[in-house]
Amino acid sequence: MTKETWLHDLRRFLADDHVKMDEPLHLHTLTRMGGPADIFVAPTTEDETAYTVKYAYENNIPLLLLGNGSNMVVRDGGVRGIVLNLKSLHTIRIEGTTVYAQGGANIKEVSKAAASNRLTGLEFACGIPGSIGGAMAMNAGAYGGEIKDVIRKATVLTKEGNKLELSKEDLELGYRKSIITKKGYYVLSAEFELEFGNQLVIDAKMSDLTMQRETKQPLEFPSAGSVFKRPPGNFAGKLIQESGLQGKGFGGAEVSTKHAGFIVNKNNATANDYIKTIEMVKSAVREKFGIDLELEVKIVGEDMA
Ligand SMILES: NC(=O)C1=CN([C@@H]2O[C@H](COP(=O)(O)OP(=O)(O)OC[C@H]3O[C@@H](n4cnc5c(N)ncnc54)[C@H](OP(=O)(O)O)[C@@H]3O)[C@@H](O)[C@H]2O)C=CC1
Ligand SMILES: C=C(O[C@H]1[C@H](O)[C@@H](CO)O[C@H](OP(=O)(O)OP(=O)(O)OC[C@H]2O[C@@H](n3ccc(=O)[nH]c3=O)[C@H](O)[C@@H]2O)[C@@H]1NC(C)=O)C(=O)O
Repeated sequence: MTKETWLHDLRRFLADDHVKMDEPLHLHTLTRMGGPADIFVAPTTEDETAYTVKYAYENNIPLLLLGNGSNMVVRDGGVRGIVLNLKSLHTIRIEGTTVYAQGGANIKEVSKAAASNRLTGLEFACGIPGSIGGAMAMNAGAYGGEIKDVIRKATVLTKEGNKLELSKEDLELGYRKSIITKKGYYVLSAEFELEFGNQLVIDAKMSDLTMQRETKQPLEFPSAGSVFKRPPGNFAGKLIQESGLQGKGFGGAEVSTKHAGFIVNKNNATANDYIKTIEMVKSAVREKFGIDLELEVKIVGEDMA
């Protein structure tokens, strides 16, 4: 089967403008890097999403899920197969202390919506650039809070395209991991249980966390956030800084001078520049500290031919 056939088949069920061929992925990743996807699907309904997942499964076509592209490094040759982007599944609904959000909703928006309904519990997420699905998959956390603290349940699709409801316990949330990544599920929606709080306290916490993030993280440049996980009992940024790597890199990619745990796309970096910089950091930290840094970002796709 060719990508032209996939395009034609998918457009029999999905709206034409929800399925594109050779879509450049640098338009959909926060590093602003990455080559084209053979087929790029942006469904607006859960039915279109399930159809795409089933189609890929039944025809043995590789399927890559892309949320907000905040944690993904796409190689310069792009991605073969189908890239499924849930950004247009972004409904947020609040009833009492329950917050419902679809998988493609931006977690920052969900955090803001909760706060403006006087709900406390999701303030930690006010600056996280990922989607609800990405955040669930990785049990996203920042400033002492994590998804695990507030999640009630999630609805997912299995690899075969069947719907499944998972309770908090079923989700097996740990540091940057969950059953979702383990089994390759796709998050359609999630429900959070929050509490009513004091509006002034909620707003003050959100402002404080936003200020801390803006002061400490290089948000002025495109990046994939923290490139490495925290090694047990340590911090990647600290080890990288102490290895003297800040300001170093390849091409347009550079270890941030503001926060060494970030590699920024400072000047039209290619994914190749970014990945070479990651490798340089890994080997320098291994040499100096004997610690193998584990990637938090996901590197996908193929090198340029
Ligand atoms: N704490 C912070 O400051 C920051 C945190 N992050 C976190 O990184 C994560 C990235 O989110 P996002 O930008 O949307 O993800 P990306 O688009 O970068 O995708 C990365 C991976 O997340 C998984 N994913 C994304 N959407 C879904 C979904 N609907 N269902 C299941 N898995 C999904 C997929 O992994 P797979 O298919 O392998 O399961 C995907 O390959 C979030 O947890 C975000 O909070 C990112 C930057 C900063
Ligand atoms: C940005 C991300 O998430 C971030 C999240 O925003 C922040 C804030 O809570 O805490 C984590 O960063 P982090 O582990 O680097 O935490 P920070 O609080 O920034 O730094 C930890 C420690 O390292 C030190 N540090 C940091 C950067 C640096 O250049 N040098 C240095 O010495 C800091 O002084 C601090 O003592 C998350 N990253 C991981 C891998 O857990 C992301 O996941 O992409």
